[in-house]
Order: sequence, then structure tokens, then C-alpha cells
Amino acid sequence: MLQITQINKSYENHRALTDVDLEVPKGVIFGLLGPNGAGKTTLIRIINQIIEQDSGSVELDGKMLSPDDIRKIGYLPEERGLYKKMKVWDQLIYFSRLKGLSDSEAKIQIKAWLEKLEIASWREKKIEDLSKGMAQKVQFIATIVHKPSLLILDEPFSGFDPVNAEIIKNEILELKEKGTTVILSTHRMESVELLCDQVAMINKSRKILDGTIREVKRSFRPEVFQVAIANPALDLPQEWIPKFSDEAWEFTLPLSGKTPNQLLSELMEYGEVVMFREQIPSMEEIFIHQVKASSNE
Ligand SMILES: Nc1ncnc2c1ncn2[C@@H]1O[C@H](COP(=O)(O)OP(=O)(O)OP(=O)(O)O)[C@@H](O)[C@H]1O
Repeated sequence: MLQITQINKSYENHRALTDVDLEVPKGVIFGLLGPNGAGKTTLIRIINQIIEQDSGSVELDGKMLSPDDIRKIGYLPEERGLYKKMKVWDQLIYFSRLKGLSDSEAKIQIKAWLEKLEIASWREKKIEDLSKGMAQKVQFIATIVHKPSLLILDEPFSGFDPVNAEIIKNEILELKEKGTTVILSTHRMESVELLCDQVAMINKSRKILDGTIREVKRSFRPEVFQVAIANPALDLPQEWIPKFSDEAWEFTLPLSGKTPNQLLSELMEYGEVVMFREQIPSMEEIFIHQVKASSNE
């Protein structure tokens, strides 16, 4: 759906993006990851046509991005942009009209969303009288009210308590089910694990990793297994550093060139293998590993 090719962008003397390529397929939740200052917001602003790239192209649905496409995009910026003195209802009407909805359609959509997110009773309140989380819900509605086909969410969960974060998470999943493509930029790796189908990681202006969550995790498998053996018939080698827990001895072992089956057969000679599970790295571990590795290059 979105094809980004060889994007470069510099601010004065600072290079914010270098030769960035990205392909976001239709209907996925795509995690845009990277440490502070990596260049994510710059890329998002280019997609939203807030700033212009120095070189490279952005295509939406196979065509060069044009100003008209902006209505197909819903953007929740990290720095929220609501008018503090305006009332919730008026504000949402204003944003909906700006995104091309008719007055009657805007009213129908806003009413439905206010009810769905259980904030209908706040419609006459000014934004400045809302808590941070409440204002966040209003901004979320402003982002999605015109049913964009591409949704770009920058830290959508910040400011939400766990219950409201869960509500927003479910709304994002529901939008995906309905065919919306979502780019999610966040530092919360647990949300990435839960929500994203694909990810790309940017560090120091360059893309350093991309793929499906499954592919990325596969490529970082340390080939180490978590093992538990109950009732050992033989002494377990001390170098395995076995620890007794819950009626079994637990330890981790690298494959060291063996296949998992070979390792398992060897272990079975020691006793009853009650756990044999490959250690799969979390996205958080992969993130830290990759950022450190590419910073050392
Ligand atoms: N308007 C600007 N003028 C000069 N430098 C800028 C400007 N905007 C961003 N930068 C610099 O470009 C780099 C990339 O910034 P960007 O905001 O894209 O990072 P980010 O990945 O979104 O970071 P974060 O996770 O902290 O939001 C940073 O070093 C930043 O200081």
C-alpha cells in the first residue's frame, strides 16, 4: 500500500534519514521502531506531507503521493494538537470537516465514536478541562473519524491507563480487521509484540532491520534451549549450572551445532525431560541488541 524508496532528509547539518526504503503492505499493522532521534518522526512527517524529503519517493496505492491523498491518511502525532479552548464536539466536527466529511456524516460518526469510547457525556467540555487520557481519546477519534485507509499512530498509548490502553489497542485491531493499514511508532515493545505483523527499525537515520515479527525473531534465535529434567538417573554436568526448582533441575543449553532432536536424545539419557523449549528473544531484546550493534559499527 505504501512504498517508500530511497528517502533522504537532512536538517541543516543533521542527516535525519539516509536511503530509507520501506514497503508497507495493505491491511497490516506495521511497527516503525528505533531509539530517540533515529528519524521516525521525520519519516512520518514526510509521509504526511508536513515536510518534504530531499530525495526519494513515497507512493500510495501505486501512485506518487499527492496532496489529495492526505484525506486517506489519519495521523496521530506524538505531540497532540487539540485546541484547548474548544469543546470536544465542536473540535471533532471541525477536524472531520477538514478531512472531507459532510456535516451530517461527521455528526453520525462522531456520535458513534463518542459512545463507543464511552465519552459521550464529555461532548460539551472544553479540552483544557479534560484529563490527559480523556483528551487522548478525543484526539484518537479526530484521527480515525474520516475512516482513513492508512493510519499513522505515533505513541498512541502514551497518557492512557492500562484499561484505556487496552480499549485503544482493541480499536486498532478492529480497524485492521476492517482493512485499515496501520503504521505504529512506539517504544513499547510489548505493544509491538501484541499488535504488529511487520516491523522496520531505524537507527541513526538508516533502516537497520525489517521483516515480519516471525522473520525478525527467527533471525535472532540464539539457538539456546531451556531444559528441565526430573528424577535424573545420572549426575548432571556442573557446567550446565542446573538449579533445582519445582521438582526438576532447570538449566539452559546451547545447541552447539547439534539439531534439537540430537540434543533432546542426549538429555533423555540423564532422566525425564519435563521441559525442552527454545529461547525466543523478545522484541525488546532484539531492539536493544540491534541498536547497540549498529551503534558500534
Ligand atoms: N526541525 C528540525 N531541525 C533540525 N533537526 C531536527 C528537526 N527535527 C528533527 N531533527 C533531528 O533529526 C533527528 C531525527 O529526529 P526525529 O524526530 O525524526 O527522531 P525520532 O526517531 O522520531 O525520535 P523520538 O523517538 O525521540 O521521537 C534528531 O537528531 C533530531 O534532533
